[in-house]
Amino acid sequence: MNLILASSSPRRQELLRQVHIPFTIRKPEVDESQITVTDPAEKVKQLAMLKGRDVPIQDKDEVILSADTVVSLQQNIFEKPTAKQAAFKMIEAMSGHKHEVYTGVMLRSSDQEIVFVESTTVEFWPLTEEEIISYVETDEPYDKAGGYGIQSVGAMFVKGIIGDYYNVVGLPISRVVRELSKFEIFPR
Ligand SMILES: Cc1cn([C@H]2C[C@H](O)[C@@H](COP(=O)(O)OP(=O)(O)OP(=O)(O)O)O2)c(=O)[nH]c1=O
Repeated sequence: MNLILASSSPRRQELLRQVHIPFTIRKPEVDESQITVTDPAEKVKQLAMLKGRDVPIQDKDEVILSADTVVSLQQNIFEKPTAKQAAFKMIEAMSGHKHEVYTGVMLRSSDQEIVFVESTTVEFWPLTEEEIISYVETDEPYDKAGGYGIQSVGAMFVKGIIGDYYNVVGLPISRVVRELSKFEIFPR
């Protein structure tokens, strides 16, 4: 079988490479604003399905992998911040608190579909205004849900996590590998 990654995310590509799963990229082009549900787990599931179904299956040996990640704090969903002020507000809101990171994943072949959601709890230290301002001045927040990257400079905000670290980075890779085995694709 051939794994097709329906994603532009460099992190998702790196995580597949890390565990030696060969893949090719076929990018989806979807309007994510059409998914308006307010429950974060349901939202990432629907967004993963929207991306996965946008990419055509060209051969019955193919499995399409798509995913979506959001941050959830109380009743708010944080996606990628579009401006400095939005990034500041997200990080300020997470300062000194725990939040959830949800990733929805879809695996799809011509005869089988698997959709699941993983969640990880992340706790931030109380942060100073100066720390947040200097962070949002960098490029790091703007292509990441919640406006931070746990794998980069954002690591210094993190007091602890419960759950799969790789889920925060955008793909719960160990669960993905296990679900892929149901399609008879194994890591090399
Ligand atoms: C919280 C967090 C998110 N992220 C990233 C993972 C995802 O790539 C991104 C959330 O955006 P997504 O919309 O899930 O994905 P994407 O736009 O990067 O890629 P595509 O839709 O093409 O698959 O945030 C980190 O890299 N580190 C973090 O600590």
